[in-house]
Amino acid sequence: MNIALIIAGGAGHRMQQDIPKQFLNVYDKPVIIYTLEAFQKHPNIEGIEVVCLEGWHEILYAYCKQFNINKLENIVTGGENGQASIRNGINDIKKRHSDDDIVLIHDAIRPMVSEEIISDCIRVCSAHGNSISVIPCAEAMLRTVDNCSSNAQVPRDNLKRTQTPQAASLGKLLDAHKRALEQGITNSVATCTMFIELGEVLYFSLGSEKNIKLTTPEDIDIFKALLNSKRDAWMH
Ligand SMILES: Nc1ccn([C@@H]2O[C@H](COP(=O)(O)OP(=O)(O)OP(=O)(O)O)[C@@H](O)[C@H]2O)c(=O)n1
Ligand SMILES: C[C@](O)(CO)[C@H](O)COP(=O)(O)O
Repeated sequence: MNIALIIAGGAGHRMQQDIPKQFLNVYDKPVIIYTLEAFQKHPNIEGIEVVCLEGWHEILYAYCKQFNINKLENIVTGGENGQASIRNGINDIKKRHSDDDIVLIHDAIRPMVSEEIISDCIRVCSAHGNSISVIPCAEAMLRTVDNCSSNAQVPRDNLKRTQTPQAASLGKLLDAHKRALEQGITNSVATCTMFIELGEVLYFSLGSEKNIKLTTPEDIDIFKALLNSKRDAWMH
């Protein structure tokens, strides 16, 4: 069984809006609903868990009802960082699911995730035990120490840009989070960074430039353009 764990426990400070970015309305639909719909529609996702910011649970339940997100199993509260939020999510998922089930962890604010990306995440995880959605670096990469100059490049073929979804079996995730706490690893932003800190080898799955992470106000303009081009493609 494949379960989506959507993490929406962040406050979205860099978006500089009055409400958290996952609840911003874009063309009359909250960002998080675009994300949830991608997993709702995927034929191989059987359940959805959301880790949500305190105070927004009831609003999210209402949106899920309005937009027919009927794979939703539960909503729990986030923690002080990504690692803590994911830990809260998997500790709740384990009440209903077995260690062998695959959990795909995905940012609530990556609303353009596609069926192909989700399918490849499941495929690679089933083959290798984990999967991390990545894209290549398309630009020359420079290293800096002072943030205003550089005298060194990093070969871009040796670099990958990470996205979500990121997946592993529930049992592996529970064990990794337990080991992380035992080793004093408490502030990892993502599953991939925590796994690397634990010395795990990670396996790459499909990502896309279109699988945009909504971080700053300009990302909303890019998201709208992507939605418009998708709608135009449907109409032709
Ligand atoms: N304590 C946290 C922090 C982040 N997230 C989630 O992790 C994803 C990626 O994080 P990011 O874009 O950094 O979100 P925020 O922390 O909300 O943004 P900011 O750093 O600008 O406040 C988002 O879906 C966010 O809701 C979470 O579940 N719990
Ligand atoms: C998990 C992530 O989306 C992978 O690209 C990213 O690391 C999260 O971003 P943050 O801004 O560091 O929380």
